[in-house]
Amino acid sequence: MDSAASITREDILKQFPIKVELHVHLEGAVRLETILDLGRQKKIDLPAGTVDELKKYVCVYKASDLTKALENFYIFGPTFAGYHEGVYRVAYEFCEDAAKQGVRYSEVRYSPHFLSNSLGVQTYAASTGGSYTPRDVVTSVNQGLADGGKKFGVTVRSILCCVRHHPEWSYLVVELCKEFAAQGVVAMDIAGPEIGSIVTDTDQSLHLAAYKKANTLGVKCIAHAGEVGPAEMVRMSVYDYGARRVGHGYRCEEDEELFQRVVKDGVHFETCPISSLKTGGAPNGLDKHPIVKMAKDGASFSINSDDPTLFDNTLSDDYICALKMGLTKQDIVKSIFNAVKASFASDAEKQQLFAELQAAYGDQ
Ligand SMILES: O=c1[nH]cnc2c1ncn2[C@@H]1O[C@H](CO)[C@@H](O)[C@H]1O
Repeated sequence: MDSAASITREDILKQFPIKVELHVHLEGAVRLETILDLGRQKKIDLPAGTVDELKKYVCVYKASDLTKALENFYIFGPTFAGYHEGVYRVAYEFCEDAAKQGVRYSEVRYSPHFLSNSLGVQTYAASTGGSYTPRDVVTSVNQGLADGGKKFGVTVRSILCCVRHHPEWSYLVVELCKEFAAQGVVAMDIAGPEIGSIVTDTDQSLHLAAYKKANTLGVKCIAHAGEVGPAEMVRMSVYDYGARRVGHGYRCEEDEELFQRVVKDGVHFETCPISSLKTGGAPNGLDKHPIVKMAKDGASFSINSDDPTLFDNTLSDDYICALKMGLTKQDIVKSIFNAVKASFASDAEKQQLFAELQAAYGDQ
């Protein structure tokens, strides 16, 4: 195996030809070319007219903080949010890009609210008073993923996100998860700024009530937690919200007892190496990266790209980053098997995926 320092994207595609991705945001996985193209068509003001120039405004290269990084969505979101053709195209192209990374099965997440324009409040759309509702958004994404999945030979399911600073949206997210379960919507998540966004007990209780309802209805629950927020967020997500997977989860390790409990309870960590270096999620660099401890302590984790538009990364780059932390090829193969186990694919799909992984990597 080449040393991690010199390994290329092409090497990764050869060494890890089959991948499974569980944590990637649809709004954060839009081609810059598509942003420019749709921007021209819809006459949306963008700060630059070429891909290289646009990167300077859209991508986060230096370590920043999560809340600041998330603001960039408002720069490029208006090109595709708020109308069927934009949302459909992003979902369709997502499938092609996933297939190019060797992804066979993916669960892509998004906020139906942020992509709508009917709510009278600011979303990513250019207008706030249109007629494209969160329900319409889900229909567009489902069509794009179904058509793209078929065309490019990849299975892509979706996860609907509540948004931390919009607790009033959460209940509809539960309803949409239930309504569209047969069209590939597999779970509910909560995303957005983890620190400072929940200010009142009422906000908190709205999210909690939505998660309780989801659990009652049999909607599977996951949550972003411990990305930049404290270990307590992980405790709350797993044991109060009923999340069986945690997005990021790095800071859980600050509470050793909790971390060991969560590992023992089989909770899966959806890690995003490159993102973690840009959002403040992993401030201590590569050698002391929380994923290293996850691997050492036998936690179930997967490797994911999070927001390729924002971080100018591909999934292969995240695999390279994991190798640079000192993870072995074996650790990474195991993480792909664990991703299948933690996925919301059907049992038959999981068997099929395991068979493909065994053919590529041998028995685990
Ligand atoms: O790394 C992240 N942490 C928390 N929230 C995020 C991250 N990346 C994107 N989003 C937020 O999740 C919403 C639904 O997909 C996105 O619109 C964005 O606001």
